[in-house]
Amino acid sequence: METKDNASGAWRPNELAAARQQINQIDDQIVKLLAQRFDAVTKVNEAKQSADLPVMDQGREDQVLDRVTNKDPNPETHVYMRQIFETIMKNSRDYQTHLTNTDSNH
Ligand SMILES: O=C(O)C(=O)C[C@]1(C(=O)O)C=C[C@@H](O)C=C1
Repeated sequence: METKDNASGAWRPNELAAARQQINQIDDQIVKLLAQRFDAVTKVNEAKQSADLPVMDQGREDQVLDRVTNKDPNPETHVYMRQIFETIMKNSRDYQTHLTNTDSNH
């Protein structure tokens, strides 16, 4: 994205607002996609419960982390991308534990 700073190097308020609006739009997409991911997680959880498999699968998590990190075009943000997906999967595991605890079949 092009820089929009003035002579003193500070961003103009309208440019700040525009950049924040762009972030809001991206956040909206992220929420939609994460909702879809949580939905897919419920299906994985059902399959794992039927097969009596544990929620945690470190091998799969390592695979996910390597896969998504390699998709990030900016090497400088790889470490942050990795941390974001570690957090996503931690919450996925917490959600699965919640699903198991509230499962009407147990
Ligand atoms: O793939 C699985 O087995 C899942 O439970 C999904 C998921 C994920 O959110 O990607 C979550 C927990 C596991 O440790 C691995 C991956």
